Amino acid sequence: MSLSPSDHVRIVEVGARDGLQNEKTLLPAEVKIALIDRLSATGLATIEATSFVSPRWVPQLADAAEVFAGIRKVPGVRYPVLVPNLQGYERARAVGVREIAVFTAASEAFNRKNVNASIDESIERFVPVMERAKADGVAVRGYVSTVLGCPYQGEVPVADVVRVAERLHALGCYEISLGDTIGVGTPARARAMLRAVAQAVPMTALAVHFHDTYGQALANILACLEEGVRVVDSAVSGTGGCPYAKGATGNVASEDVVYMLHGMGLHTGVDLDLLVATGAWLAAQLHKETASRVTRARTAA
Ligand SMILES: CC(=O)SCCNC(=O)CCNC(=O)[C@H](O)C(C)(C)COP(=O)(O)OP(=O)(O)OC[C@H]1O[C@@H](n2cnc3c(N)ncnc32)[C@H](O)[C@@H]1OP(=O)(O)O
Ligand SMILES: CC(=O)CC(=O)O
Repeated sequence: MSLSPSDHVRIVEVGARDGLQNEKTLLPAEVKIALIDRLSATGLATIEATSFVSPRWVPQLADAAEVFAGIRKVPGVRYPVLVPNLQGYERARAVGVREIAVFTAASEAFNRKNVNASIDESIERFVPVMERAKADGVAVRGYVSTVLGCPYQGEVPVADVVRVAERLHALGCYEISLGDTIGVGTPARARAMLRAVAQAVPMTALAVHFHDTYGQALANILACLEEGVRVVDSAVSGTGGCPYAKGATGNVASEDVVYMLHGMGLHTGVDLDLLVATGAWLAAQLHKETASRVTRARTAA
């Protein structure tokens, strides 16, 4: 599908969840709340807020309930959270969550390390979650991780990605995000993978999620936009990585994605200046240099 200048691309900001989940320095809940409130002011329409996973597995997000309860919910902005099982769903609902994301992988080896279950077992856990979500009017997004490579199994056949994405869609996920968890993809492979999945799940129900380990993320996003996808996950300041994916580094930086999209004449509804200020602020909180090239360029003395 060709890109037209009037096209809108929805950014799913994952910095407060994927961005922070691998940070060793525990950030106080107030800082996470301030981060999300700042992001809400930028015009982003979807901000993944946190994760109701086991606090033993991801200590950084043990304060999920406090963070979710503390953020200012801007009308029109969606604040999904990650949920691995019914226990997570109940914790999320107790603080008023209205959208969740379930997650599994295309690689058995990675899924075992990440959620201590096979792909089939993890999907079985989603069945009661989906039933409850449907009854409660809660929207559910789905993630498929390791779509372009696995740190434990290596190659991941495209057919496995298609099969898992199709199952999540059939289960009732309104959108499936295809995750290059360890950032090994290149544009031709990303395009071929997306094209194959779009044979089984409508392109309008697909999103892409690239980590930038090998510096390919923006090129991969461009290839996928040309293929027809219009939803892109990214993390402010290029934070992120999965603690159970050896070698994974940060997500593509939201500032860099928005800069590219606006430069192409595409619409995001995001104020780049506010996003850059938020990215610089987050980097200061983490005592790190930002991974966003745009924020570095804009904030250089
Ligand atoms: C690519 C990505 O970025 S994906 C996101 C990053 N990765 C993650 O977040 C990993 C998340 N993984 C997990 O949380 C875990 O693997 C789980 C919960 C899915 C499964 O872990 P298991 O240890 O097999 O869970 P199990 O069901 O046996 O429960 C073990 C303990 O965890 C607790 N637990 C299970 N689920 C949850 C939950 N959602 N929230 C809080 N506690 C939980 C149980 O109560 C139990 O506690 P206890 O030992 O005090 O009785
Ligand atoms: C769940 C995710 O965060 C997606 C991924 O990186 O595989």
